[in-house]
Amino acid sequence: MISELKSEILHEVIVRRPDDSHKGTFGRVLLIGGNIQYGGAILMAAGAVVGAGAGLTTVATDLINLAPLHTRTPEAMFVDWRNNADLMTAIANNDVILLGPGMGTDGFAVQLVQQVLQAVTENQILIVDGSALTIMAEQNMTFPRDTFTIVTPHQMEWARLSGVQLNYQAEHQLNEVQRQILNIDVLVLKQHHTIIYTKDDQKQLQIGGAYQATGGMGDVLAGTIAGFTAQFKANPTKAVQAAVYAHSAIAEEMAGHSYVVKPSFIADFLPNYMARIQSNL
Ligand SMILES: NC(=O)C1=CN([C@@H]2O[C@H](COP(=O)(O)OP(=O)(O)OC[C@H]3O[C@@H](n4cnc5c(N)ncnc54)[C@H](OP(=O)(O)O)[C@@H]3O)[C@@H](O)[C@H]2O)[C@@H](O)CC1
Ligand SMILES: Nc1ncnc2c1ncn2[C@@H]1O[C@H](COP(=O)(O)OP(=O)(O)O)[C@@H](O)[C@H]1O
Ligand SMILES: [Mg+2]
Repeated sequence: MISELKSEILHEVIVRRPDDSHKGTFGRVLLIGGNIQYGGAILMAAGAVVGAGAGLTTVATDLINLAPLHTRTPEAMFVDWRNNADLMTAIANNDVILLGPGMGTDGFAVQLVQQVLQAVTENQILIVDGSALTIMAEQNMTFPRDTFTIVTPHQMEWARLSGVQLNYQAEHQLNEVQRQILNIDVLVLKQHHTIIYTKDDQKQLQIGGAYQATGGMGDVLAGTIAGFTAQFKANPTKAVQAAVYAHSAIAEEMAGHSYVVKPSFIADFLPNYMARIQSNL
């Protein structure tokens, strides 16, 4: 049975930070993506990871994105994704790996996805989004067995991955079966009123709207999920649910005065929104 994802999830997940803490307490996130064509995607995702409160954020991307990354989000560290030794070290040193926003689907990207899928371990969380999903579908790659895996496809990416065409995706049971076959821990099937499938339940978002239908909206969602799962470690599934809810709740709030909501505005507004949730305002 599918149930409504309610605002209570925010208060369950977004709790007061312990005084006795430091940046390491709130998790390390590595983002991998952003080729020459789609650099904006990884920049928006990185802004969201930092805004969502991850302790340390590193971006492995094309060298061309270094200056814009540091101009927009100087809190983030940089790895040249063609420097394989640095990339492998970064994969080993991070708690959460977000793979795919703006990655493209060329031969280099395919090889990168293969490497990451092989390198992640059981102590890490893997989030797969965007181009990485298209690559995995095209190359028939499988999700790692021992790593907690969160997958965030839009409906076409899910069609490529699962073979379930768009017209049939409303059959919730079918999506659940596919999720299990593909060995995905949390499936965030993005659409108007996104559905989150987990082992135990299916929850549907009832907020958000067409003001979110703009490029980069999913990249910011992926970054928010990465920041929440890194920081709120007690329950990664609930952290995903809270991230999905907060992302659309902020958009809905902005839609009161914005015809279209810029994804990067959501990333920038996350700290303010989270403070208000924590204070019950
Ligand atoms: N600023 C940047 O750098 C940005 C970079 N980006 C990066 O670009 C990469 C490619 O990702 P992508 O999503 O743009 O392309 P793709 O995977 O081919 O899907 C589009 C096809 O699917 C179809 N479609 C059907 N249903 C759909 C649905 N519910 N939601 C969406 N699409 C739906 C759709 O149909 P149509 O629009 O023709 O009706 C079309 O045929 C990826 O890495 C991403 O991160 C973007 O984030 C944008 C900002
Ligand atoms: N009409 C809509 N109503 C509600 N949410 C929407 C609507 N259109 C798009 N979205 C949301 O925007 C995001 C789009 O993700 P995605 O297609 O991956 O964007 P991108 O790859 O351009 O960043 C998803 O979270 C989706 O739920
Ligand atoms: Mg996307």
